[in-house]
Amino acid sequence: MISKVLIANRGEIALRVLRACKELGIATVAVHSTADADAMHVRLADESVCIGPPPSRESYLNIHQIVAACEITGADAVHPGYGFLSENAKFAEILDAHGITFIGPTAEHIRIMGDKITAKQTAQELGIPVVPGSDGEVRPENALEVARKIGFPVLIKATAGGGGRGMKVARSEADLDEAVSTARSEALAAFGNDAVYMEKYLGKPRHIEIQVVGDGMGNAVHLGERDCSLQRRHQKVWEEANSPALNVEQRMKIGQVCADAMKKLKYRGAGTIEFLYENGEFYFIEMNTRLQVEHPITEAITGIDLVHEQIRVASGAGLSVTQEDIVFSGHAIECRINAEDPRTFVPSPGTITHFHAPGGLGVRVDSGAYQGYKIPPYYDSLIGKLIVHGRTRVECMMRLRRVLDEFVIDGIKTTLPLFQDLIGNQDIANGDYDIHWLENYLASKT
Ligand SMILES: Nc1ncc2cc(-c3cccc4ccccc34)c(N3CC[C@@H](N)C3)nc2n1
Ligand SMILES: [Ca+2]
Repeated sequence: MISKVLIANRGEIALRVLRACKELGIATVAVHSTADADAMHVRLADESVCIGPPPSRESYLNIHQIVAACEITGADAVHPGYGFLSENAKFAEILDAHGITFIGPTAEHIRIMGDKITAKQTAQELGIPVVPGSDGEVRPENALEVARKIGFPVLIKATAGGGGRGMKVARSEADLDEAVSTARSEALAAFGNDAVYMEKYLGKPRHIEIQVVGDGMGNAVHLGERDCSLQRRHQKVWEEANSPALNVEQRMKIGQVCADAMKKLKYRGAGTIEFLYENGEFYFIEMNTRLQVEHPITEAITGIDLVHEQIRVASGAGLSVTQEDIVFSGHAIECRINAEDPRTFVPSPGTITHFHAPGGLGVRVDSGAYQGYKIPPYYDSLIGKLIVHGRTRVECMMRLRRVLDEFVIDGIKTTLPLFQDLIGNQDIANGDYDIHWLENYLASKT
C-alpha cells in the first residue's frame, strides 16, 4: 500500500493529484521551484521541498533533486502528472531502482510508445487500426518507393517526435526528397534521433482519443473517447466527451478494440490511444502513457476518478471497476484557460487581482490560481481548466455559455473571450469541425 506520494509536477495538475491523494488518506509531498513557492498545492501539501531555481531543467526535470526529495521525506511513490518527466522511461527505471513506486506504466511500455515507429508496430500487432504507411523507418534511398506504395500526399514524421513536432507534408514526388531530408535534420536537432517514418496524409480528420486504464495483470477497461480536434498549433483549446461525430455503436466498438489491446499488452496504469477519424474510419497515430490534461471530461461522463484508479493500480489493488460497471452519462466540454492574449495568444504572466470561479450543477474549475497569485513566466501558460457537464450536448453548451459570463479573472489577459466567441458559433453549436477548423477560423478573423 502507498503511504506518501511525492507530486513531481506543478500548477493545476499538482493540485488535482493532491486532491486524489487526500481523499485516499495518503500523505502528500509537494516539490516546487523557487518561482512556485506560493503555489496552491504547496500550501495544501503535508510537506513541501524546494527542488531548485525556476528553469524546468533545474527543477521539475531534475531527476536527482526529485529522488533526493523522496529520500528526505520518505515518500514511497511519485506521481509525475503530465509533461515534465511523465513519459520519461529513465525516470521510471531510476525510481524502480530506488524502490519508489512510479505511479504510471512500466518503463518498457513508456519506451515502446515513446518511439512512434515501435508504437505503431505494437498497435498493429494488438489489432488496432493504423494509418497506412511505411512499416518502420524510411530513409532517403527508399522514400520514393514507399511513397508510391502509399500514394501522395504523404506525411513524414519523426519517430522520437509526437504532439506534432517534426512533421513534414510531401504533396508530390517533387517535394519528397526535401521533405525527408528536412524532417530528418530537424528530428536530429530536436530529439537527437533522425529516424523518420511515412504515413498517408489525412486531409480533414478529427482527433479522437480513447481513455484506457489497465491493472498490469491483464485486466483493462476503456472509458470512452474525447474529441480534441479544436487545437491551435498542436495546443488543445476545447475538448469534448463524447465526440459529436460518433454514435454509440462506434464508441463501443473502438473502445473495445482498445481495451482488448491493453489486456493483451498487460498495460499498467492510465493511457490514451490517439486516433485520426475520417470518413467513418479510425486511424491510430500515437499512444500517450500518461494522464492527460483533458482527463476531467472523461471523469465527468463516467463518474470515475482517474487519479484514484492510477494510485489503486500502482499500489497493486487493481481497478475499482469492470467494463460492465462503466456507464456513460451526458456530455462534457473542457475549455483550457491560458494566461495569454485571446487574439494573439502571446503569454500574459503577471498578478491576478480578482479571481471568481463560477459554480452550479455540472461546473468544475481545476486551477491553482487565486486572488493575488502571481503567474510565473517560466512555464506553460495554462492557468486553469473549465469543465462543464450536462445531460445532453445542448444542455452542456447552454451551461457553458452561462459559466463563461460568470468567470472573473482580472489583472492578466486570458483566453476566456475566445470561448465566449466560440460558444456562439454555428459550426461549434453543430459540432461540425475538424483539426483545421480553429486555425482557419482564427485566420479568418485577423
Ligand atoms: N497521417 C496523418 N495525417 C494527418 C495528420 C495530421 C496531424 C495533425 C496536424 C495538425 C493538427 C493536428 C491536430 C490534432 C491531431 C492531428 C493534427 C497529425 N498529428 C499532429 C500531432 C500528432 N498527434 C499527429 N498527424 C497526422 N497524420
Ligand atoms: Ca502524443
